[in-house]
Amino acid sequence: MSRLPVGTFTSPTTPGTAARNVALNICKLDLFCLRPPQPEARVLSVPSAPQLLADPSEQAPLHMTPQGIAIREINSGRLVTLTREDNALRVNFAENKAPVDIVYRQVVWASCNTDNGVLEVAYLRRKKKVGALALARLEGKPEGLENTIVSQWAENLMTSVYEDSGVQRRRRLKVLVNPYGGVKKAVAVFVKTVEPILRAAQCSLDVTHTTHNGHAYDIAKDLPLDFDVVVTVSGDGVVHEVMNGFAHHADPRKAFSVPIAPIPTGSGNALFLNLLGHKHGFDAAEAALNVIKGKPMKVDVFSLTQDGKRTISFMSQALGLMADLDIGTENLRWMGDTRFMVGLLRGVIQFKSCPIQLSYKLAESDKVKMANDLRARRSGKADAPPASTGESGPLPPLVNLPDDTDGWTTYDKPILYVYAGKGPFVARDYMAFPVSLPDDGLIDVMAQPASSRKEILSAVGGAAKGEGYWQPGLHYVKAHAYRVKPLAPKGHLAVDGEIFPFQEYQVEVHQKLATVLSPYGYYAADFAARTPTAPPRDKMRKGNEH
Ligand SMILES: Nc1ncnc2c1ncn2[C@@H]1O[C@H](COP(=O)(O)OP(=O)(O)OP(=O)(O)O)[C@@H](O)[C@H]1O
Repeated sequence: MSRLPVGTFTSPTTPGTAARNVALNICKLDLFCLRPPQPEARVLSVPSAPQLLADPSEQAPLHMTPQGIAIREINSGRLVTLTREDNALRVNFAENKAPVDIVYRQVVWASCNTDNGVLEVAYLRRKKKVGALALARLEGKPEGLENTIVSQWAENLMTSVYEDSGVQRRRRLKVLVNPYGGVKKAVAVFVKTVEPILRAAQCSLDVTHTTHNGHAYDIAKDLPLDFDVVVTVSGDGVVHEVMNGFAHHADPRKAFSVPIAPIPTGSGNALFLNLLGHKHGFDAAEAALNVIKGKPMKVDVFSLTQDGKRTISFMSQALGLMADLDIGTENLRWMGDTRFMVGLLRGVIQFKSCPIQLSYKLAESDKVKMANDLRARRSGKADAPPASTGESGPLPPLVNLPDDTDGWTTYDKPILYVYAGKGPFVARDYMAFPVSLPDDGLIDVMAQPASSRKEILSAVGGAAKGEGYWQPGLHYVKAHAYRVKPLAPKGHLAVDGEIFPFQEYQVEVHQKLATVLSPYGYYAADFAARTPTAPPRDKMRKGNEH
């Protein structure tokens, strides 16, 4: 998945913007120039932003311009210049080195200590192009500048990186850390990587280490709703619990409007993958940045009704081979999410059909149209459906009765698996629902007929890119609701990766009920634009040559 462009959200004009503009105008009058440049002073070049003049050898005249400021770093003693560009903070560490641009999204704090005049700037930076983000801090004293002026510069930068980007600073976070999820690294990841970043951004943290199954559910059920975000340092299991806790909250709708932001430390981290992608692996620093700077994105969730009991599912329901993949690979946890691919290969070799009847309330079955709709939404040509109204209130009522048959379609071929859900990725190696949209009010349902082992195996290679979607044999529809009736007593059902009884159930969609934090406003999965009718590449090239 290639990194998607940052900054796709509109930036409202805020009072902070006005304040900054006033400051800029004052600066134009050169009121901030404390000493005129000496005739012999060399120019310290700041490429494309030549506002800053200084003589580093004399440590003398420093000039602050509207965008730029120079500081003497406390630790190294070197002179560093900081310049505000349109969308980035330009940091120039040395005269003979290329400057580094830190996009505003990655700047998390700037302030001036008015007691000692030290300017502090905290930001995230990737040391290698493909490496993880890491927290960096610059601390230094601007020479010859009054503290109030430096404070104003820092505040202007803060306004650019927060309010001008539509993000509230100092978010109040409820953090749930599951010490036992995945390979049991959640506490270490939180303490070493995540917490320092959240604290650098001056977020307030209320941290709970979950002690048992159901603990996250209890906390979410009674959550005070003045938190800005629920951060889950876990896998998808804890997210499932939080959503179900919200469903039983005194004010379910309001609880669901508190965004959830995942830090991936479980063995299944599909929510993280769908929000952040996997170009940089399970980058906990990237996930922490999303906690600080992500924008609320409304997502659909499902009600699964089984034996009169209603459960919220946010990700998937799996039967047959796809459930075995989860439930049947518990002993391979040490592999991380690679265990799912091993389970898939094992299931294909066994090739057991799943004894169920599948019915659904169809919304769309044309694969090309579904792929085009996805592209239209991503390119902004199709509007997002309106957000649900009213933030307070009970859970939406169920509208599909279990014995409704009007408008329902039954799929009656022998089935190897049924997989239904929301969000393209279910694991790093598997984009199961490539045309899934966060808020279309529909669930993507696929049924694999037990026809050809070869066809399924041929799709495994392209599974990470969602290529299995185009397999002609794969039955893939979008539905308003669906139901499953077991035709034999034994089988597996996994809901959001958790084991459920293999009994009749029905699922329906609640459009835009839940909220997550996203950097992009859409799922971070790149699904290839090809269609089944497109000519092979080499033929196209030959055709173009004539
Ligand atoms: N202290 C604890 N001891 C045992 N289980 C716990 C504890 N805290 C939470 N859990 C349970 O761990 C389960 C898995 O959590 P998590 O979301 O972190 O990872 P996962 O990827 O879904 O699953 P896993 O990594 O366990 O395969 C959740 O269902 C949760 O209830």
